[in-house]
Amino acid sequence: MPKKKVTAAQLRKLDRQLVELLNERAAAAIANGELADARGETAVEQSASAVADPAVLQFAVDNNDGPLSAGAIQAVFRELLSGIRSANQPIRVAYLGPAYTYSHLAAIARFGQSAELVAVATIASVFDEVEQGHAQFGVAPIENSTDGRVADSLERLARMNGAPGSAEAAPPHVQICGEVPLRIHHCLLGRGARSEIRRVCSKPQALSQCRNWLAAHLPGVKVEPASSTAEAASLAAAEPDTAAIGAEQAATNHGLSVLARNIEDNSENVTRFAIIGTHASDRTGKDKTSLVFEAPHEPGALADAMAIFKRHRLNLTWIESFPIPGARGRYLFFLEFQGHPAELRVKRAIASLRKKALRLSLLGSYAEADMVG
Ligand SMILES: O=C(O)C(=O)C[C@]1(C(=O)O)C=C[C@@H](O)C=C1
Repeated sequence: MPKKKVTAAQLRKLDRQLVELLNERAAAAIANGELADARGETAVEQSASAVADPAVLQFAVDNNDGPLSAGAIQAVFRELLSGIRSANQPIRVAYLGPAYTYSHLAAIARFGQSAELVAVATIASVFDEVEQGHAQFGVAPIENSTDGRVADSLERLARMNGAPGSAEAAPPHVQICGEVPLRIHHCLLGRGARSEIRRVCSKPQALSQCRNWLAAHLPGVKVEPASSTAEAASLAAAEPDTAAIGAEQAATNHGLSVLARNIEDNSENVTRFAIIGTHASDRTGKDKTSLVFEAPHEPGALADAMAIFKRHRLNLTWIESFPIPGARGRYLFFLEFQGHPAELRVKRAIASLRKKALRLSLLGSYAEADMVG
């Protein structure tokens, strides 16, 4: 489709709209006590979650009547808000590094480039950084549409706030306060030709998401795990017979060639990241709530628990069973449903489930986010 030219008048109009939108949002945020007013009496810190909220971006998109696309408006606003937020108070966000992992891309999508994005070596360290107060937010993958759960994250979520299965409870304020569903398009990255590849490295999740492609296109080539896709890219940069599976941005960062694109087995490959933080997110009207519980080990216990959600007309969006560490045969269930505890039926459903469950812990409520990418 030929691209439409944007006229100078349209650009001026857009500029006016952006300024109006920002002023309107800032006035609302000050009224809600989310942003410091002129005398700086309210906690600027709280603005971190307020302006990082996808609802703000949605507000900008809803009020946009051209000429830019919704995606372009979101990108502009994300960076504007990121800049404003950093000018007020820098935000530290921990992610699984090194640079240009998908976790990094999810962090950029949510917080913008002006945030201080801190690479850590493991998913456990992402949680540690937030729990120990070194970062306000953490970005952790929790599930993938092809490969299922990300056990390292669920293991930590299961331990949050004295949740069932917790060996030592984390500080009680850590919770899921947002999500980023990121479309994942994997590339094969390397220094040499495809025919020279003897080894393919990546995070096991990425290898699994491309296993049919690997079997069909690189049969017999050794497949080895790496701590992240970007770490795999650095291994490929060091060895000409090694290729990595990762994001195109990781190739650019390491001077690698993209040897094949879109090698994921499922073209609708999406990883959902949880934003871990210490502030509860207010109700937006389009929210989700996550919890984890243990059902009694008896016939019909799980069906009874599910019936609560049917009774309260709450739509489940995620359910995952997870073995309780050190307790053979016992399982935790992660649940996510549409709704916010500020709604009566959500409050009632949680109270009913609490009565039936052996243990239950709320993991957080947050605005449902649109797909990124
Ligand atoms: O290694 C990365 O790039 C990550 O951000 C981790 C991770 C994951 O563990 O699920 C995130 C998204 C992709 O599904 C593959 C890998």
